[in-house]
Amino acid sequence: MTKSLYAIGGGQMVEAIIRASLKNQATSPETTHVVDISPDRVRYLADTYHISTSREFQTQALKDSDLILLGVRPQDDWAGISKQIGASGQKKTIISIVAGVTIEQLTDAIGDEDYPVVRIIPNTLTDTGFGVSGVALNASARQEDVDEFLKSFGKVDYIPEKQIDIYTGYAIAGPNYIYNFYLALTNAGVLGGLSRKQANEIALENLQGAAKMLEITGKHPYELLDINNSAGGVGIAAQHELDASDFAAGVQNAVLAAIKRTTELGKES
Ligand SMILES: NC(=O)C1=CN([C@@H]2O[C@H](COP(=O)(O)OP(=O)(O)OC[C@H]3O[C@@H](n4cnc5c(N)ncnc54)[C@H](O)[C@@H]3O)[C@@H](O)[C@H]2O)C=CC1
Ligand SMILES: O=C(O)[C@@H]1CCC=N1
Repeated sequence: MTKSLYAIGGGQMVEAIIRASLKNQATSPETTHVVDISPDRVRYLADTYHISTSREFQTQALKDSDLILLGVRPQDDWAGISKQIGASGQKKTIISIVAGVTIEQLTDAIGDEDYPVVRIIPNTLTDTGFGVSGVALNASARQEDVDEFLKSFGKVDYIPEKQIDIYTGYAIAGPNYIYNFYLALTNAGVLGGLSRKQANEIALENLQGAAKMLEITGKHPYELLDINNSAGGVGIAAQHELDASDFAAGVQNAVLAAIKRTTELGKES
């Protein structure tokens, strides 16, 4: 069933969520309202998605909504906004996408420890049908109230809140690691003498094909490498260089840095 939505902070991520949820008819333009302090943003969102927007908190729009989407950054005034929501006297489920900010921090700011809060770290592949969002609920929130809306912008994994920061650094920042790998690989193709276009097409084909091989065979990557690396051949020569480099540790350190930064953001805000 279509939900009416009151979103606060109409930036990149909220726009991606709104675009997908409108497309999948989990929300409708007539019952979506976005508040953003930026005049350019509210104009752009209203013109593009034909939704209602405002630069200030709108108690009536909040009252008319089924769900509240909190989409500002951890550095923004999420605490002040939460306080306003608490003061409105309305008890609509809040879905917070604010990285690092805990359910307890939110209910403290709202001033009601029993306020229904869903903390989600949304995937950034909302337009593709791929990507998993990690979701944690407090005892007052009900999965059935949010499930359809959340699934309109990706797959959903309900997890304990203590896993959310790991999820953020590993799963949600996940496409970034792939983009970096793609960039490194395509540059190698160009370095070897292929055109940029050829290098891009081949890498994209291989990325998708390799992902499919992992999925359909269920084999461990070591087994697939064993098939591809002939004795004394080409693949094993490349493997030797990769094994001697800090490739694996570099990727792992990047993920650990992202997890650490998520935790820091929650503490700083
Ligand atoms: N961009 C991404 O890939 C992901 C972002 N997130 C989370 O989503 C949230 C938003 O991130 P982005 O969309 O990238 O940031 P953004 O900077 O594009 O969006 C934030 C928006 O909030 C508005 N804003 C700031 N203070 C406000 C206030 N007091 N009232 C109303 N609007 C206000 C800003 O004008 C801006 O349009 C962050 O908390 C981030 O951790 C989570 C997962 C992925
Ligand atoms: O970089 C960020 O802060 C957001 C949260 C996780 C991915 N993107």
